[in-house]
Amino acid sequence: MTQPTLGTPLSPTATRVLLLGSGELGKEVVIALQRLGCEVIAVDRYANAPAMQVAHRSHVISMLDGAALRAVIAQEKPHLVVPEIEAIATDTLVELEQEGLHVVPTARAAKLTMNREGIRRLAAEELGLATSPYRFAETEQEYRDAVAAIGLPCVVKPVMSSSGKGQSTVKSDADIQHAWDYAQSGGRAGKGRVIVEGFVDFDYEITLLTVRHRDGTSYCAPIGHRQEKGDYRESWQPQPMSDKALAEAERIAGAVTEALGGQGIFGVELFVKGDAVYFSEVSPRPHDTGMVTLISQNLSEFELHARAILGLPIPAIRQYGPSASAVLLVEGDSGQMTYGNLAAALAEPDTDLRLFGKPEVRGERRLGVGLARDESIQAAIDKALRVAGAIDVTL
Ligand SMILES: Nc1ncnc2c1ncn2[C@@H]1O[C@H](COP(=O)(O)OP(=O)(O)OP(=O)(O)O)[C@@H](O)[C@H]1O
Ligand SMILES: NCC(=O)N[C@@H]1O[C@H](COP(=O)([O-])[O-])[C@@H](O)[C@H]1O
Ligand SMILES: [Mg+2]
Repeated sequence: MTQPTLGTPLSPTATRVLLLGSGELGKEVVIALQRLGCEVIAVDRYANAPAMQVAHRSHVISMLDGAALRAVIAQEKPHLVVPEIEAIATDTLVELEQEGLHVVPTARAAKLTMNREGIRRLAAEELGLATSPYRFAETEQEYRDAVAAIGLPCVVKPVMSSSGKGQSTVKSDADIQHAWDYAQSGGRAGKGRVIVEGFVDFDYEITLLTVRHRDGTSYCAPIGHRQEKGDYRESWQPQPMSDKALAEAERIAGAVTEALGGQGIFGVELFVKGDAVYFSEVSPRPHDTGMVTLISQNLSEFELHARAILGLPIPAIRQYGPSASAVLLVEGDSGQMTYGNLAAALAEPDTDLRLFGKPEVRGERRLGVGLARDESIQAAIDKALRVAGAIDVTL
């Protein structure tokens, strides 16, 4: 097998990696890549994004603009292009890949997962995996027909959105209009198509971090999480599961990630009821609920991603026992936040904190994450909540 080589940053031998998206997840990927001596270029739609603050340089462009994307890639000539969010001109990535660009994990994976329709049809219709019942709708009438066909309760989401943006659960007829209006206004790429999914009454949900690397596929211990309004609040690892459910979760994650191909980490989102496992969606990149691995593993999901995409080995992933993350979610309007009471936040043993350094908050935004390990999952969650909860954010 080939031996990867890495160059000297900012010299002609540099191994250049360009990130498309520069949020909190990208920031940790940049740090992991920098530690291995890569030259990193961060791109996002706004200046001073978290990953830009730790990259060698950055560019501000609309990543949904194919021409702008092509121009920045032509200018930087990266060896690797690493999508960090869904909302990217993925057709341009597919073209550039055909011209020889290396897109992580593959341009097709970025394209299929950018749109819920692409990944859902692949998983349910091509791979035959169990999912919620679903229908897609383009117009309000199609949407109403879809809700009638799926039945209540159901979950409505823009086909292009993440972190719960534009997502709502329709519990009664009275919610139908609002869910449509919200999906039309809340999607990241504007108005349009929605997915209507039957509500899965799961016992718990997990993210199964799956890493495809030079020597095969490895699975992290399952991560449990709690979501509110389609966005995660706490995550923990390991989520206790029956052997049968875990085996099924790994089988599904193996099948989906193999179909997407390439190398890198994937966050496979699954719903579990008894021993039955349903595929929900997958991120072909680090996952927000996977931030718990910053304290729970010898190699975090970000380090695993960096190793995998650089062609480096991952001989073992060590899990350190019950661990949790809790988000620091802030609501308001400011471009000069301060973070106080930090000594109290980090007073307990086996805790840690990430403050993302986001330049502003307009409405609700995740600005940090509390991390903890303890004797039990519940104790770790409670401790992570104390870390995040102690922080005094002044807007
Ligand atoms: N069909 C469903 N049945 C029950 N709960 C659901 C369903 N779809 C979504 N949810 C709940 O909403 C959460 C967010 O949904 P989903 O992952 O599809 O949204 P998202 O916007 O892609 O979020 P992210 O980008 O954070 O992954 C899920 O983790 C789950 O808790
Ligand atoms: N669920 C997806 C997710 O967590 N993505 C992470 O959030 C950032 C956007 O944050 P912002 O909306 O605060 O700019 C993204 O760049 C990524 O790091
Ligand atoms: Mg999700």
